[in-house]
Amino acid sequence: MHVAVFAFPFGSHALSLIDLVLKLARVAQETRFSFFNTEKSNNSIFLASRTNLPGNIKAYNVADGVPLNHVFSGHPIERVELFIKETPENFQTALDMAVAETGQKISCLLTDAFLSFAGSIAENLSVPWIPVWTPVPHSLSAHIYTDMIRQRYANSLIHDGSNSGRDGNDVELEDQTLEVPGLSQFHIADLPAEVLPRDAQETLFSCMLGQIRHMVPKVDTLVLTFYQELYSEPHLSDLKSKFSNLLNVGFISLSMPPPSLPPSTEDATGCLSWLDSQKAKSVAFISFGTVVNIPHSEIEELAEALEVCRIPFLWSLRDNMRDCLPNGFLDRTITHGKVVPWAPQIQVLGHSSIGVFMTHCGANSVYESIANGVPMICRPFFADHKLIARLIADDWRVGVRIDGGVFTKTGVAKSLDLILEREQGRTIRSTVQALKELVLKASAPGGRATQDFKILVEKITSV
Ligand SMILES: O=c1ccn([C@@H]2O[C@H](COP(=O)(O)OP(=O)(O)O[C@H]3O[C@H](CO)[C@@H](O)[C@H](O)[C@H]3O)[C@@H](O)[C@H]2O)c(=O)[nH]1
Repeated sequence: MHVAVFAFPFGSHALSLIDLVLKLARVAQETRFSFFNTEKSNNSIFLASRTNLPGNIKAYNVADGVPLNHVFSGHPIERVELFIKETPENFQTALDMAVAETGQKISCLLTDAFLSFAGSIAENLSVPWIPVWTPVPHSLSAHIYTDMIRQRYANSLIHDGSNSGRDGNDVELEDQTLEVPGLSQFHIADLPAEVLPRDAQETLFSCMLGQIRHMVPKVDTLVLTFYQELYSEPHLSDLKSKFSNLLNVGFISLSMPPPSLPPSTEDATGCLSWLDSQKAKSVAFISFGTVVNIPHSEIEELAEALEVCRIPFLWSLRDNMRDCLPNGFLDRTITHGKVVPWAPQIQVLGHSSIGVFMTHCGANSVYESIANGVPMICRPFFADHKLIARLIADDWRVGVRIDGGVFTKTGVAKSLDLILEREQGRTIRSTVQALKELVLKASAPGGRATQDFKILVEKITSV
């Protein structure tokens, strides 16, 4: 068997996919996995210390669409747009090369579900297409029901006598819950921008995401790095009614030994030894994933709160944002704080000294926090972050949203006090511990996530 894997090379998508492929390749040793991704992303996920890569995985570079001598404008999704412009030809070219090089036809396409063009490639090759959805399944449903959501939103605008799309009435409208199968706990304001475009700005990226809903009739098996146990019943039933094999294989980082991935496993910045010297459940860990740029004013507010509260903190802050810290902050907090450009997050969250995680609500960060039973303080920014923050605060009840939606000195202090000192914080901690036990059980031998993973292995090895 020769499985072609197509990665979406932005955010932590490719990382989630390679972790799944690593786990598959270790079990399906007779199957060849060709991993197609841009050179830049391949370089970062196949760093030198992934020494024990199974021999049945090989990475191939696909063109990233960036013209020679291109000068970037600084627009946050410029790279994404250039890459999408280059698809699907870049993947097709690399795929042909891999087939020629190995002399082995493709037997199955396992791809990031964002890359919906893979459906046509699989059809042309007459092989199954198995998309993998790495964000939370709730954002998948929001994409599946985009037409219904837009229609209802438009009707509500008419009903409210508003046609501007962005006036006083909209504030209330945004607070309305979604009357959409499986998503009734969410509010309109939680939706990713491309589902309900408020300023009607179409990009290649939003068009690509707009295609996701068309995969429903074409796909038989869908893989999610999620747990059956974490859905609400109506949501799970609704998705199961759409895909005959809905495989919830669990958080990959939990069900396998930590991938041999620097920098996540290397402690170059000394975080773990610093944590060793802190009291149990006392430290606030702060990290905002790989894409978010926090507004400078919020970095200042957050820093001021950390300085005043004197709560021990470990802050993963990219070097280009360090200049936004108040003057002298690092010196004044040296006794109780540590700021690093990158932390071994999975191990940090697993450390007994961590009391709370301040997060942007990226899916992987949240999965890692749940897997380690750590309560969260949420400051969602874009994409699926607000959906996830709603799940954390109102559904799973394993954290709180930051007061007022943005970091302010008083809001940060209040949330830290609530989680670390108050009764409500203790309740949240025991709830997240219970959730941790639930996912550990599902990932153990015989657990539901383990069973779904086995089905996936059978599917790709027997096509
Ligand atoms: O100092 C750090 C900071 C981050 N990480 C790792 O980086 C990953 C970050 O992933 P995630 O929390 O998902 O954040 P993003 O990279 O920002 O996530 C993108 O991809 C996610 C999954 O599709 C989406 O939920 C988000 O909206 C999108 O921004 C996690 O595995 C972290 O452990 C570290 O190891 N060390």
